[in-house]
Amino acid sequence: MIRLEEVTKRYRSAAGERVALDAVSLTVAKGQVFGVVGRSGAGKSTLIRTINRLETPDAGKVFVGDREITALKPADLRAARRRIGMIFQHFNLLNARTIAQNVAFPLRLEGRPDAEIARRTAELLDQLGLSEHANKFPAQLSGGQKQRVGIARALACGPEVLLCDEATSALDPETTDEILSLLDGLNRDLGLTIVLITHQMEVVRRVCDRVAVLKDGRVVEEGATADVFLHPQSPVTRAMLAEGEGGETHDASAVPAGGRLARLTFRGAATYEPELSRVARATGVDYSILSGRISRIRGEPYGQMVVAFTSGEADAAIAQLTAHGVMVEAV
Ligand SMILES: Nc1ncnc2c1ncn2[C@@H]1O[C@H](COP(=O)(O)OP(=O)(O)OP(=O)(O)O)[C@@H](O)[C@H]1O
Repeated sequence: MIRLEEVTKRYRSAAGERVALDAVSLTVAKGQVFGVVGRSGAGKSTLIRTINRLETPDAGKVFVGDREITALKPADLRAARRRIGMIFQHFNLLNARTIAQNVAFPLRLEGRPDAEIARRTAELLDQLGLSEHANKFPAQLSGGQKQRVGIARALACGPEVLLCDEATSALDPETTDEILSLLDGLNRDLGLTIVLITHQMEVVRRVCDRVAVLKDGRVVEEGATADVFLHPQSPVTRAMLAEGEGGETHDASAVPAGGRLARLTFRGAATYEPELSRVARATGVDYSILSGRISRIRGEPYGQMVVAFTSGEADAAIAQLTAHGVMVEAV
């Protein structure tokens, strides 16, 4: 659906040249929610803005569907952009226009007939729970409501792709949750392909099927969200996970003397099985739990814990856990 091939973008200023994207290649399948995470300055905004050519790469190609966005003439680019909705951290609403006029704006730009604009606008306001605010101005709405207006406007022309540029970064946790549920629903119900950039791993955990981690303009890690969260490979991914609630921390001073440490990962239905106690009974090992959490990654349950096997046949216990589908790693 979306393909970036060796995309490079440099910014030149009085201070010199800065490579914001360095030969980035990515593929986003139709119907996927794809997250791009990274620290400030990693190149996330630049990357997402190359998809609708708000930024033109210095090298490389960008495809959306069967169109090469990087090769389009201005008129064709305008047409292609109607199929690519975008929402922003600070909403970018027209403050002097009403909510209904904001939502209708892209339809007017397209020159749709008045009756169709009125019908489609009413439908979108209803879908996003905004009907009662139709005649208000953006300043009269909360952040979450403003973002819903942004989403309604982005959906007006029936896009295939929705680009979300830090769409929840200006919102409180509860409102973030509400907007993420909305995006999740749009993806599941309409099959909308979504690319979102964020510096919050929690956003990725909630809604993304896949994630790419950017550092200094390069993709340093990419994979299914569950794989990246449960088995992060790059130092920056590990550090970002450790800072969020996805982080695993155990107090090294609490490790029992002679204890053998292992990280156990349970996925899917196995998360709720009493596998560890069964294996302990069968093999006679004792264990201490040093850290643990059960959560969900895009709806799929998982559990991860660090245990110290303190006595008994740890090897036999590990072999049995592995045979029952628990992933065991030495820590
Ligand atoms: N218009 C510009 N002119 C010069 N340099 C720029 C411009 N836009 C971005 N940069 C630089 O390019 C690099 C990547 O910026 P970008 O905004 O894409 O990163 P980001 O990961 O989105 O960061 P943030 O989370 O802080 O927005 C940074 O070093 C930034 O300073």
